[in-house]
Amino acid sequence: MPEYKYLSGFGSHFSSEDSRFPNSLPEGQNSPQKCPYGLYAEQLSGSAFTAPRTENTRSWLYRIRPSVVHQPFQRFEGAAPFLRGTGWDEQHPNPNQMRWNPFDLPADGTEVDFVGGLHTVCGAGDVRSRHGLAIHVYLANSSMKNSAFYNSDGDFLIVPQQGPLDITTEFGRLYVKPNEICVIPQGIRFSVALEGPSRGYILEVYDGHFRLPDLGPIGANGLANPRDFLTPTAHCEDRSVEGYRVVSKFQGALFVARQGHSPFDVVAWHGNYVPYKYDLARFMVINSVSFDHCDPSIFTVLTCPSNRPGTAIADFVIFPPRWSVQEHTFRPPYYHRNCMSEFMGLIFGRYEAKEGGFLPGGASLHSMMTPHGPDHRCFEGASNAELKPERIADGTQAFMFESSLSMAVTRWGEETCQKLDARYYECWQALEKHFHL
Ligand SMILES: O=C(O)Cc1cc(O)ccc1O
Ligand SMILES: [Fe+2]
Repeated sequence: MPEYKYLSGFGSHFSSEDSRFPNSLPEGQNSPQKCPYGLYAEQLSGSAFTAPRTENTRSWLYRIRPSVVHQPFQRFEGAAPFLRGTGWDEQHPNPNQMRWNPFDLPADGTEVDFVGGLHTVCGAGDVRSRHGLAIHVYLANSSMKNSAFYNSDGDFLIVPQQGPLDITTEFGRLYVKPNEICVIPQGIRFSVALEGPSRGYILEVYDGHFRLPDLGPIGANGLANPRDFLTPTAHCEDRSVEGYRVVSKFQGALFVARQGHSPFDVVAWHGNYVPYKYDLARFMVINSVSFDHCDPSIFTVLTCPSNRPGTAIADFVIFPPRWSVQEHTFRPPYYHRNCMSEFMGLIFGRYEAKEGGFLPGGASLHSMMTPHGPDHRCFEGASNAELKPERIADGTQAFMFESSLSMAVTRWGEETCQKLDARYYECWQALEKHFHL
Protein backbone atom coordinates (compact mmCIF):
# COMPACT_ATOMS: atom_id res chain seq x y z
CA MET A 1 0.00 0.00 0.00
CA PRO A 2 1.56 3.33 -1.00
CA GLU A 3 2.42 5.63 1.92
CA TYR A 4 0.97 8.90 0.69
CA LYS A 5 0.94 11.96 2.94
CA TYR A 6 -2.35 13.75 3.56
CA LEU A 7 -3.62 16.99 5.06
CA SER A 8 -6.42 16.61 7.59
CA GLY A 9 -9.58 18.75 7.72
CA PHE A 10 -12.82 19.49 5.89
CA GLY A 11 -13.39 22.77 4.05
CA SER A 12 -10.05 24.07 5.29
CA HIS A 13 -7.75 26.47 3.47
CA PHE A 14 -4.78 24.22 2.83
CA SER A 15 -1.31 24.88 1.37
CA SER A 16 1.01 22.22 0.02
CA GLU A 17 4.39 22.08 -1.69
CA ASP A 18 6.06 19.08 -3.27
CA SER A 19 8.92 18.63 -0.74
CA ARG A 20 11.44 18.33 -3.59
CA PHE A 21 10.77 21.99 -4.47
CA PRO A 22 11.04 24.12 -1.30
CA ASN A 23 9.50 27.61 -1.41
CA SER A 24 7.62 26.84 -4.62
CA LEU A 25 4.40 28.32 -3.22
CA PRO A 26 4.39 32.10 -3.69
CA GLU A 27 4.29 33.96 -0.37
CA GLY A 28 1.70 36.64 0.32
CA GLN A 29 0.19 36.85 -3.16
CA ASN A 30 -1.36 34.57 -5.79
CA SER A 31 0.00 36.01 -9.02
CA PRO A 32 3.62 37.14 -8.74
CA GLN A 33 5.12 38.65 -11.89
CA LYS A 34 7.31 35.56 -12.03
CA CYS A 35 6.45 32.51 -9.94
CA PRO A 36 9.16 30.52 -8.10
CA TYR A 37 10.93 27.91 -10.28
CA GLY A 38 9.36 29.49 -13.40
CA LEU A 39 5.98 27.92 -12.61
CA TYR A 40 2.67 29.12 -14.04
CA ALA A 41 -0.12 30.25 -11.69
CA GLU A 42 -3.62 28.92 -12.42
CA GLN A 43 -6.82 29.41 -10.45
CA LEU A 44 -9.43 26.63 -10.32
CA SER A 45 -12.81 27.96 -9.19
CA GLY A 46 -15.29 25.78 -7.37
CA SER A 47 -17.90 28.50 -6.86
CA ALA A 48 -18.95 31.78 -8.43
CA PHE A 49 -16.35 34.43 -7.64
CA THR A 50 -19.01 36.26 -5.65
CA ALA A 51 -20.46 33.30 -3.70
CA PRO A 52 -20.84 34.02 0.03
CA ARG A 53 -17.70 33.31 2.01
CA THR A 54 -19.18 30.14 3.57
CA GLU A 55 -19.58 28.63 0.11
CA ASN A 56 -16.74 30.29 -1.75
CA THR A 57 -14.20 27.74 -2.97
CA ARG A 58 -11.14 28.02 -5.18
CA SER A 59 -7.59 26.79 -5.33
CA TRP A 60 -4.41 28.18 -6.84
CA LEU A 61 -2.19 25.71 -8.67
CA TYR A 62 1.49 26.40 -9.44
CA ARG A 63 2.35 24.18 -12.34
CA ILE A 64 4.97 23.51 -14.97
CA ARG A 65 2.56 24.35 -17.80
CA PRO A 66 -0.93 25.87 -17.59
CA SER A 67 -3.79 23.47 -18.37
CA VAL A 68 -4.61 25.35 -21.55
CA VAL A 69 -1.66 23.79 -23.39
CA HIS A 70 -3.57 21.06 -25.23
CA GLN A 71 -4.87 20.18 -28.69
CA PRO A 72 -8.57 20.82 -29.39
CA PHE A 73 -11.17 18.59 -27.73
CA GLN A 74 -12.63 15.95 -29.99
CA ARG A 75 -15.61 13.69 -29.42
CA PHE A 76 -14.58 10.49 -27.67
CA GLU A 77 -17.39 8.33 -28.88
CA GLY A 78 -17.63 4.76 -27.70
CA ALA A 79 -15.16 5.35 -24.89
CA ALA A 80 -17.76 4.71 -22.16
CA PRO A 81 -20.77 3.31 -24.01
CA PHE A 82 -22.99 3.04 -20.94
CA LEU A 83 -22.29 6.43 -19.40
CA ARG A 84 -25.28 8.80 -19.38
CA GLY A 85 -25.60 12.35 -18.14
CA THR A 86 -28.57 13.97 -19.69
CA GLY A 87 -31.89 13.02 -21.27
CA TRP A 88 -33.35 10.47 -18.90
CA ASP A 89 -36.03 9.23 -21.27
CA GLU A 90 -34.44 6.04 -22.64
CA GLN A 91 -36.89 3.93 -20.67
CA HIS A 92 -40.50 4.25 -19.67
CA PRO A 93 -40.86 5.39 -16.03
CA ASN A 94 -40.99 2.43 -13.65
CA PRO A 95 -42.07 2.86 -10.02
CA ASN A 96 -41.35 -0.73 -8.98
CA GLN A 97 -39.01 -1.70 -6.18
CA MET A 98 -35.80 -2.62 -7.97
CA ARG A 99 -32.94 -4.77 -6.84
CA TRP A 100 -29.84 -5.67 -8.78
CA ASN A 101 -27.62 -8.70 -8.31
CA PRO A 102 -23.90 -7.82 -8.19
CA PHE A 103 -22.90 -6.05 -11.39
CA ASP A 104 -20.50 -8.06 -13.57
CA LEU A 105 -16.82 -7.14 -13.71
CA PRO A 106 -15.30 -6.96 -17.21
CA ALA A 107 -14.79 -10.34 -18.85
CA ASP A 108 -11.29 -11.87 -18.77
CA GLY A 109 -9.26 -10.82 -21.76
CA THR A 110 -10.93 -7.40 -22.10
CA GLU A 111 -9.19 -4.33 -20.73
CA VAL A 112 -11.52 -1.74 -19.25
CA ASP A 113 -10.26 1.25 -17.29
CA PHE A 114 -12.13 3.44 -14.80
CA VAL A 115 -13.57 5.77 -17.45
CA GLY A 116 -14.48 3.02 -19.91
CA GLY A 117 -16.06 1.14 -17.03
CA LEU A 118 -18.54 3.88 -16.05
CA HIS A 119 -22.12 2.60 -16.29
CA THR A 120 -25.01 4.88 -15.39
CA VAL A 121 -27.79 3.18 -13.43
CA CYS A 122 -30.18 6.09 -12.82
CA GLY A 123 -30.39 9.84 -12.60
CA ALA A 124 -32.46 12.99 -12.90
CA GLY A 125 -32.09 16.61 -13.87
CA ASP A 126 -29.98 18.36 -16.38
CA VAL A 127 -26.26 19.00 -16.64
CA ARG A 128 -26.76 22.22 -18.62
CA SER A 129 -28.91 23.91 -16.01
CA ARG A 130 -26.67 22.40 -13.30
CA HIS A 131 -29.44 20.71 -11.39
CA GLY A 132 -29.68 16.99 -10.74
CA LEU A 133 -27.69 13.88 -10.09
CA ALA A 134 -26.57 10.63 -11.66
CA ILE A 135 -25.71 7.31 -10.06
CA HIS A 136 -23.07 5.24 -11.80
CA VAL A 137 -21.20 2.05 -11.11
CA TYR A 138 -17.66 1.50 -12.35
CA LEU A 139 -16.71 -2.00 -13.51
CA ALA A 140 -13.06 -2.01 -14.50
CA ASN A 141 -9.92 -4.12 -14.49
CA SER A 142 -7.06 -2.01 -15.82
CA SER A 143 -5.31 1.22 -14.92
CA MET A 144 -5.71 4.44 -16.88
CA LYS A 145 -2.50 4.81 -18.87
CA ASN A 146 -1.27 8.22 -19.97
CA SER A 147 -4.77 9.53 -19.58
CA ALA A 148 -6.57 11.74 -17.10
CA PHE A 149 -10.26 12.43 -16.62
CA TYR A 150 -12.22 15.38 -15.34
CA ASN A 151 -15.92 15.97 -14.96
CA SER A 152 -17.15 19.36 -16.19
CA ASP A 153 -20.70 18.54 -15.06
CA GLY A 154 -20.39 18.06 -11.31
CA ASP A 155 -18.72 16.34 -8.40
CA PHE A 156 -18.03 12.61 -8.05
CA LEU A 157 -18.41 10.87 -4.70
CA ILE A 158 -16.74 7.50 -5.26
CA VAL A 159 -17.49 4.43 -3.11
CA PRO A 160 -15.10 1.55 -3.91
CA GLN A 161 -16.66 -1.85 -3.27
CA GLN A 162 -13.99 -4.20 -4.66
CA GLY A 163 -10.33 -3.29 -5.13
CA PRO A 164 -8.49 -0.17 -3.97
CA LEU A 165 -8.20 2.92 -6.18
CA ASP A 166 -4.77 4.50 -6.49
CA ILE A 167 -5.76 7.97 -7.67
CA THR A 168 -3.36 10.59 -8.97
CA THR A 169 -4.89 14.07 -8.93
CA GLU A 170 -3.60 17.53 -9.71
CA PHE A 171 -3.39 18.05 -5.93
CA GLY A 172 -1.43 14.85 -5.23
CA ARG A 173 -2.20 11.18 -4.68
CA LEU A 174 -5.00 9.37 -2.83
CA TYR A 175 -5.18 5.66 -2.06
CA VAL A 176 -8.80 4.72 -1.45
CA LYS A 177 -9.73 1.24 -0.19
CA PRO A 178 -13.18 -0.33 0.12
CA ASN A 179 -14.82 1.17 3.24
CA GLU A 180 -13.21 4.48 2.35
CA ILE A 181 -14.78 7.00 -0.01
CA CYS A 182 -13.40 9.93 -1.93
CA VAL A 183 -14.78 13.08 -3.50
CA ILE A 184 -13.31 14.52 -6.69
CA PRO A 185 -14.97 17.90 -7.23
CA GLN A 186 -15.96 19.28 -10.63
CA GLY A 187 -13.06 19.99 -12.97
CA ILE A 188 -10.25 18.37 -10.98
CA ARG A 189 -8.20 16.05 -13.19
CA PHE A 190 -7.47 12.58 -11.97
CA SER A 191 -6.19 9.23 -13.18
CA VAL A 192 -7.09 5.89 -11.57
CA ALA A 193 -4.68 2.97 -11.24
CA LEU A 194 -6.13 -0.42 -10.27
CA GLU A 195 -4.67 -3.53 -8.68
CA GLY A 196 -7.12 -5.95 -10.31
CA PRO A 197 -10.82 -6.25 -11.11
CA SER A 198 -12.49 -3.31 -9.39
CA ARG A 199 -16.07 -2.32 -8.75
CA GLY A 200 -17.73 0.59 -7.00
CA TYR A 201 -20.49 3.15 -6.95
CA ILE A 202 -20.46 6.84 -7.86
CA LEU A 203 -22.83 9.58 -6.80
CA GLU A 204 -22.54 12.52 -9.17
CA VAL A 205 -24.18 15.82 -8.22
CA TYR A 206 -24.62 18.66 -10.67
CA ASP A 207 -25.87 21.41 -8.34
CA GLY A 208 -23.13 22.12 -5.87
CA HIS A 209 -20.58 20.55 -3.61
CA PHE A 210 -20.76 18.08 -0.77
CA ARG A 211 -20.60 19.39 2.76
CA LEU A 212 -20.91 17.99 6.25
CA PRO A 213 -24.46 17.94 7.61
CA ASP A 214 -25.38 20.37 10.38
CA LEU A 215 -25.29 18.74 13.80
CA GLY A 216 -28.13 20.63 15.54
CA PRO A 217 -28.59 19.46 19.13
CA ILE A 218 -25.87 16.81 18.70
CA GLY A 219 -23.41 19.61 19.39
CA ALA A 220 -20.00 20.35 17.98
CA ASN A 221 -18.78 16.76 17.57
CA GLY A 222 -20.05 13.57 16.02
CA LEU A 223 -21.01 11.78 12.82
CA ALA A 224 -18.19 12.37 10.32
CA ASN A 225 -15.67 14.58 12.10
CA PRO A 226 -13.85 17.16 9.94
CA ARG A 227 -10.34 16.09 10.90
CA ASP A 228 -10.90 12.59 9.49
CA PHE A 229 -11.17 13.94 5.93
CA LEU A 230 -7.83 13.65 4.16
CA THR A 231 -6.65 15.78 1.25
CA PRO A 232 -3.56 14.87 -0.80
CA THR A 233 -0.27 16.73 -0.66
CA ALA A 234 1.36 18.23 -3.75
CA HIS A 235 3.17 15.72 -5.92
CA CYS A 236 4.51 16.79 -9.28
CA GLU A 237 5.41 14.62 -12.24
CA ASP A 238 7.45 16.36 -14.95
CA ARG A 239 6.75 13.86 -17.72
CA SER A 240 6.72 14.40 -21.48
CA VAL A 241 4.30 11.99 -23.12
CA GLU A 242 3.41 11.94 -26.80
CA GLY A 243 -0.38 12.01 -27.07
CA TYR A 244 -1.30 12.16 -23.37
CA ARG A 245 -5.13 12.08 -23.27
CA VAL A 246 -7.17 14.46 -21.15
CA VAL A 247 -10.75 13.21 -21.15
CA SER A 248 -13.58 15.55 -20.20
CA LYS A 249 -17.17 14.71 -19.47
CA PHE A 250 -18.89 17.83 -20.73
CA GLN A 251 -22.68 18.15 -20.92
CA GLY A 252 -22.91 14.40 -20.44
CA ALA A 253 -20.67 13.52 -23.41
CA LEU A 254 -17.02 12.48 -23.42
CA PHE A 255 -14.32 14.50 -25.18
CA VAL A 256 -10.59 13.91 -25.48
CA ALA A 257 -7.80 16.45 -25.88
CA ARG A 258 -4.24 15.34 -26.58
CA GLN A 259 -1.22 17.04 -25.10
CA GLY A 260 2.50 16.37 -24.89
CA HIS A 261 2.85 16.13 -21.12
CA SER A 262 1.30 14.80 -17.95
CA PRO A 263 -1.30 17.18 -16.44
CA PHE A 264 -0.09 16.16 -12.97
CA ASP A 265 2.65 18.79 -13.09
CA VAL A 266 1.51 20.83 -10.08
CA VAL A 267 4.47 21.64 -7.82
CA ALA A 268 2.56 23.60 -5.18
CA TRP A 269 -0.99 24.65 -4.46
CA HIS A 270 -3.14 26.40 -1.91
CA GLY A 271 -6.88 26.78 -1.44
CA ASN A 272 -10.10 25.21 -0.24
CA TYR A 273 -11.26 23.51 -3.47
CA VAL A 274 -9.68 20.07 -3.18
CA PRO A 275 -10.25 16.34 -3.50
CA TYR A 276 -10.46 14.31 -0.30
CA LYS A 277 -11.02 10.86 1.13
CA TYR A 278 -12.70 9.57 4.28
CA ASP A 279 -12.57 6.25 6.13
CA LEU A 280 -16.15 5.16 6.93
CA ALA A 281 -14.87 3.30 10.01
CA ARG A 282 -14.24 6.76 11.55
CA PHE A 283 -17.96 7.62 11.53
CA MET A 284 -19.20 8.33 15.07
CA VAL A 285 -22.64 6.77 15.27
CA ILE A 286 -25.48 8.49 17.12
CA ASN A 287 -28.69 6.53 17.69
CA SER A 288 -31.59 5.94 20.05
CA VAL A 289 -30.61 4.52 23.45
CA SER A 290 -34.20 4.36 24.65
CA PHE A 291 -36.82 3.23 22.12
CA ASP A 292 -37.91 3.46 18.47
CA HIS A 293 -36.05 3.44 15.19
CA CYS A 294 -34.46 6.76 14.21
CA ASP A 295 -34.69 8.08 10.67
CA PRO A 296 -31.58 7.22 8.65
CA SER A 297 -30.58 10.89 8.43
CA ILE A 298 -28.66 10.21 11.67
CA PHE A 299 -26.18 8.34 9.46
CA THR A 300 -25.49 11.14 6.98
CA VAL A 301 -21.81 11.39 6.11
CA LEU A 302 -22.02 14.12 3.47
CA THR A 303 -24.82 16.10 1.89
CA CYS A 304 -25.26 18.14 -1.25
CA PRO A 305 -28.02 20.56 -0.29
CA SER A 306 -30.69 21.99 -2.58
CA ASN A 307 -32.13 25.47 -2.20
CA ARG A 308 -34.99 24.06 -0.10
CA PRO A 309 -34.11 24.06 3.60
CA GLY A 310 -33.14 20.60 4.88
CA THR A 311 -33.82 18.97 1.51
CA ALA A 312 -30.85 17.42 -0.23
CA ILE A 313 -30.07 16.98 -3.90
CA ALA A 314 -28.36 13.92 -2.46
CA ASP A 315 -27.28 12.66 0.92
CA PHE A 316 -24.62 10.02 1.34
CA VAL A 317 -25.79 7.86 4.25
CA ILE A 318 -24.13 4.75 5.73
CA PHE A 319 -25.41 1.92 7.93
CA PRO A 320 -22.31 1.25 10.00
CA PRO A 321 -21.63 -1.42 12.61
CA ARG A 322 -23.12 -0.34 15.95
CA TRP A 323 -24.89 -1.43 19.12
CA SER A 324 -28.63 -1.81 19.02
CA VAL A 325 -30.25 -1.34 22.43
CA GLN A 326 -33.75 0.04 21.89
CA GLU A 327 -36.37 -1.39 24.25
CA HIS A 328 -39.91 -2.54 23.28
CA THR A 329 -39.03 -1.65 19.69
CA PHE A 330 -39.12 -3.24 16.27
CA ARG A 331 -35.45 -2.54 15.66
CA PRO A 332 -34.90 -2.96 11.89
CA PRO A 333 -35.98 -0.21 9.46
CA TYR A 334 -39.71 0.52 9.55
CA TYR A 335 -42.02 0.01 6.57
CA HIS A 336 -42.25 3.27 4.76
CA ARG A 337 -43.09 5.35 1.72
CA ASN A 338 -40.71 8.22 1.17
CA CYS A 339 -41.02 11.48 -0.76
CA MET A 340 -37.32 10.99 -1.58
CA SER A 341 -35.61 8.39 -3.84
CA GLU A 342 -33.45 5.79 -2.12
CA PHE A 343 -30.61 4.07 -3.99
CA MET A 344 -28.71 1.58 -1.85
CA GLY A 345 -25.48 -0.36 -2.29
CA LEU A 346 -23.54 -2.82 -0.18
CA ILE A 347 -19.76 -2.68 0.25
CA PHE A 348 -19.56 -5.88 2.31
CA GLY A 349 -21.57 -7.98 4.75
CA ARG A 350 -25.37 -8.11 4.77
CA TYR A 351 -28.02 -5.50 5.35
CA GLU A 352 -30.23 -5.96 8.39
CA ALA A 353 -33.55 -5.33 6.59
CA LYS A 354 -32.90 -7.98 3.91
CA GLU A 355 -31.93 -11.50 4.87
CA GLY A 356 -30.92 -12.44 1.35
CA GLY A 357 -30.78 -11.19 -2.19
CA PHE A 358 -29.10 -7.84 -1.48
CA LEU A 359 -25.46 -8.64 -2.07
CA PRO A 360 -22.13 -6.80 -2.05
CA GLY A 361 -21.64 -5.14 -5.43
CA GLY A 362 -25.39 -5.15 -6.12
CA ALA A 363 -27.89 -2.37 -5.51
CA SER A 364 -31.50 -1.44 -4.89
CA LEU A 365 -33.70 1.50 -5.82
CA HIS A 366 -36.87 2.44 -3.98
CA SER A 367 -38.29 5.35 -5.88
CA MET A 368 -40.44 8.17 -4.66
CA MET A 369 -43.47 6.94 -2.71
CA THR A 370 -42.76 3.29 -3.59
CA PRO A 371 -43.44 1.22 -0.45
CA HIS A 372 -40.63 -0.86 0.98
CA GLY A 373 -39.19 -2.19 4.22
CA PRO A 374 -38.00 -5.37 5.89
CA ASP A 375 -38.57 -8.63 4.08
CA HIS A 376 -40.78 -11.35 5.57
CA ARG A 377 -38.01 -13.20 7.37
CA CYS A 378 -36.62 -10.03 8.88
CA PHE A 379 -40.07 -8.96 10.10
CA GLU A 380 -40.84 -12.27 11.75
CA GLY A 381 -37.37 -12.54 13.29
CA ALA A 382 -37.25 -9.01 14.70
CA SER A 383 -40.87 -9.06 15.94
CA ASN A 384 -40.10 -12.08 18.10
CA ALA A 385 -36.47 -11.46 19.06
CA GLU A 386 -35.35 -11.07 22.65
CA LEU A 387 -34.41 -7.39 22.94
CA LYS A 388 -31.00 -7.62 24.55
CA PRO A 389 -28.19 -5.23 23.59
CA GLU A 390 -26.85 -6.54 20.35
CA ARG A 391 -24.12 -5.70 17.88
CA ILE A 392 -25.60 -5.17 14.49
CA ALA A 393 -23.97 -5.05 11.15
CA ASP A 394 -20.47 -6.11 12.29
CA GLY A 395 -18.44 -6.72 9.17
CA THR A 396 -21.04 -4.85 7.15
CA GLN A 397 -21.22 -1.56 5.33
CA ALA A 398 -24.39 -0.72 3.45
CA PHE A 399 -25.00 2.80 2.19
CA MET A 400 -27.70 4.92 0.62
CA PHE A 401 -27.70 7.75 -1.88
CA GLU A 402 -30.94 9.54 -0.98
CA SER A 403 -32.24 12.24 -3.28
CA SER A 404 -35.15 14.67 -3.38
CA LEU A 405 -35.25 14.19 -7.15
CA SER A 406 -37.23 11.46 -8.89
CA MET A 407 -34.74 9.33 -10.82
CA ALA A 408 -35.12 7.50 -14.10
CA VAL A 409 -33.37 4.18 -14.65
CA THR A 410 -31.22 3.85 -17.77
CA ARG A 411 -31.61 1.11 -20.37
CA TRP A 412 -28.36 -0.39 -19.13
CA GLY A 413 -29.75 -0.44 -15.59
CA GLU A 414 -33.11 -1.90 -16.50
CA GLU A 415 -32.18 -4.24 -19.35
CA THR A 416 -28.65 -4.44 -20.68
CA CYS A 417 -26.90 -5.30 -17.41
CA GLN A 418 -29.29 -8.24 -16.89
CA LYS A 419 -28.91 -7.97 -13.14
CA LEU A 420 -32.36 -6.74 -12.21
CA ASP A 421 -34.00 -9.26 -9.90
CA ALA A 422 -37.51 -9.74 -11.31
CA ARG A 423 -38.52 -11.66 -8.16
CA TYR A 424 -37.56 -8.96 -5.67
CA TYR A 425 -41.22 -8.22 -4.84
CA GLU A 426 -41.63 -11.78 -3.57
CA CYS A 427 -39.65 -11.05 -0.41
CA TRP A 428 -42.70 -9.20 0.98
CA GLN A 429 -45.50 -11.44 -0.29
CA ALA A 430 -45.43 -13.84 2.66
CA LEU A 431 -46.06 -11.03 5.18
CA GLU A 432 -49.07 -12.36 6.98
CA LYS A 433 -52.11 -10.76 8.46
CA HIS A 434 -51.48 -10.71 12.21
CA PHE A 435 -54.54 -8.61 12.96
CA HIS A 436 -56.44 -9.83 15.97
CA LEU A 437 -59.03 -8.55 18.39
O1 LIG B 1 -35.08 1.55 3.07
C1 LIG B 1 -34.02 1.36 3.67
O2 LIG B 1 -33.61 0.24 3.97
C2 LIG B 1 -33.22 2.57 4.16
C3 LIG B 1 -33.76 3.05 5.44
C4 LIG B 1 -33.21 2.65 6.63
C5 LIG B 1 -33.73 3.06 7.81
O3 LIG B 1 -33.15 2.67 8.96
C6 LIG B 1 -34.88 3.83 7.85
C7 LIG B 1 -35.45 4.26 6.65
C8 LIG B 1 -34.89 3.87 5.45
O4 LIG B 1 -35.39 4.27 4.28
FE1 LIG C 1 -36.10 3.21 2.71
